[in-house]
Amino acid sequence: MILDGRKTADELNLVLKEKVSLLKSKPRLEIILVGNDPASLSYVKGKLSTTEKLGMVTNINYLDEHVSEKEVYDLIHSFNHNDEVNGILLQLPLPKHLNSEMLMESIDYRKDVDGFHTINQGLLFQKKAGIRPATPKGIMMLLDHYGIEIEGKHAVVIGRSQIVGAPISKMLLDRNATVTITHSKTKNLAEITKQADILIAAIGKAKFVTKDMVKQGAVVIDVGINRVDGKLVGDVDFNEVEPIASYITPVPKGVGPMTICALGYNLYELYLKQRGE
Ligand SMILES: NC(=O)C1=CN([C@@H]2O[C@H](COP(=O)(O)OP(=O)(O)OC[C@H]3O[C@@H](n4cnc5c(N)ncnc54)[C@H](OP(=O)(O)O)[C@@H]3O)[C@@H](O)[C@H]2O)C=CC1
Ligand SMILES: Nc1nc(=O)c2c([nH]1)NC[C@@H]1CN(c3ccc(C(=O)N[C@@H](CCC(=O)O)C(=O)O)cc3)C=[N+]21
Repeated sequence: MILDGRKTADELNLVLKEKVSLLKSKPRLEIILVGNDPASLSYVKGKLSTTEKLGMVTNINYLDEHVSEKEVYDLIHSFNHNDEVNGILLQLPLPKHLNSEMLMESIDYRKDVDGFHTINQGLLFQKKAGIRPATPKGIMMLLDHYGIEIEGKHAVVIGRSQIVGAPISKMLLDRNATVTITHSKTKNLAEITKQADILIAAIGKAKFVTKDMVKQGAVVIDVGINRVDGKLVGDVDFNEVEPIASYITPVPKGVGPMTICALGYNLYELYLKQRGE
């Protein structure tokens, strides 16, 4: 069965829209986009149209690819101190001359809609309330929407990035899955992934996961967004794996729309916290 991220996001967005309509003012997100990478641009535009539909405001700050680090820093600083701004998103990756770690950390963690800030990552790893990274949060929302059981299941995560692999592993662990984290130095990867009841692929390599790596009846979540000959392709070879999976996310219309949905929920949460509601 296909886990329809687009449809699920639409449904959850309706709920959020209702909540947002009850607020005294519109939550506002500032997106900082450096350079004109077409993939980033299309993704940012997607976010823009979704948040606007939900009754929230999104501004995109287009910066030249040669912008200085100080200019980006100053812009973030001004948003940190602007009470009208509820969320700040610095689109990654940044050009090499900019220190993304430093700039991410310069965002006030109370406006960190991505949940990438050290403080928010720390709150996650200490199991305390905080803003959760949007992609893992979106994946959890999708699993829950379809009533997929997590407790006691063996979840195998391919990838250990701060953005996806590490936080999704912790979130699954906190829901009582038994979690195995794998990466580029893992030996006998297929033997491990074949044991997964829930397999999360967050690698960044088109069609990396083939059917010989998947157990019959597994739940397969494909986080990958790869562009091959102008087409979007996931990290899972969908045609091969779909027949043996009990549930599988497609690309597009899988994890992507759920990420944007989770970002909307994060912005709403930030707004409430900032207003003391
Ligand atoms: N749908 C969405 O909303 C989002 C999608 N993405 C997509 O998800 C994918 C992953 O993103 P991200 O986590 O940021 O990527 P990173 O490049 O930061 O991390 C990739 C991970 O995959 C591991 N890896 C690489 N090659 C192999 C291999 N041969 N075998 C096993 N593991 C391997 C790496 O291991 P090691 O640590 O050893 O290097 C690393 O941990 C990308 O396609 C990205 O575009 C990302 C964010 C949001
Ligand atoms: N600070 C920051 N936060 C991010 O969350 C972030 C980021 N930087 N950099 C890039 C990655 C990637 N990412 C995607 C989210 C949604 C889709 C998405 O909705 N994709 C649609 C298709 C869109 C299309 O056709 O281009 C889909 O999968 O159906 C894609 C990619 C968020 N990221």
